[in-house]
Amino acid sequence: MQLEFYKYQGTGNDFVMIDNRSDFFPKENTQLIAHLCDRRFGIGGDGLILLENDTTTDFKMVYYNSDGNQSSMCGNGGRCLVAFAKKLNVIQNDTTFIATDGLHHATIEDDGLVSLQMIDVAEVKVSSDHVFLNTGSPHHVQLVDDLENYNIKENGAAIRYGDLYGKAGSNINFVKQIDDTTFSLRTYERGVEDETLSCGTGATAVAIAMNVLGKTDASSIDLNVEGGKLVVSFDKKEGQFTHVFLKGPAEFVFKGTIEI
Ligand SMILES: N[C@@H](CCC[C@H](N)C(=O)O)C(=O)O
Repeated sequence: MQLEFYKYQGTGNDFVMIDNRSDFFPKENTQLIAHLCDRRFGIGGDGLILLENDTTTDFKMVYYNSDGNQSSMCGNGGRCLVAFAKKLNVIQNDTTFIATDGLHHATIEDDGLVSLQMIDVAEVKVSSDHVFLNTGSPHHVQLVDDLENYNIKENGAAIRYGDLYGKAGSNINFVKQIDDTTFSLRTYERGVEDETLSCGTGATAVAIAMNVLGKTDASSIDLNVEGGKLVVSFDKKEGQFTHVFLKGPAEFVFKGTIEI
């Protein structure tokens, strides 16, 4: 069978996109999804996303990591899916869709950047050397001295598979402060089991964690990721983060067919 796919990337976090409105895709075929995400034997991607029909919102997002397993929310993937939905004429520049963590509102701005509302965050666990929070996906956030030369894969895997997070694991973000409103981060992603060039829920977690640690009092924070720049903004009241938005590029790369 010939499978039609679209490839998108958001600050270098890349995804295979499939229009599954006719519900044809074999969603339980973990091996096939991992194969499609394989950079040597397949199309290549950090994840695969299905765009599906939903009865009450514009569409449904179903996200898989590159290991072939369905997982929690993907911020960059959500932004790319919004751009994909526009390409398919499912939406124009404004949308509400459903994902595993609930409803998401998003807009495509005049410059093409996609702004995606993320879940509200109330619980942030602060430990001596890291912060843990869930921004749709679980994130460990840790400041490090030499981010540029830090071994993300080795140190990320040690924490992800260590005692802290048990079987479910976590995504692991290493962070450096640049100025009052800017941070650089590099992320080890669960389910990819490697560093990716960007992680949207990770950037969101870093922005909130840096506010909680008192490293910034800005409500709009610039995040440098390996694949570009993201902006996270929020309102904060009594320790609760609401109206959390993740903004950045979401770009179509190519379209093709693959024999499956
Ligand atoms: N790249 C994503 C995060 C995807 C989910 C993550 N790998 C997990 O399984 O927790 C993003 O942009 O948020």
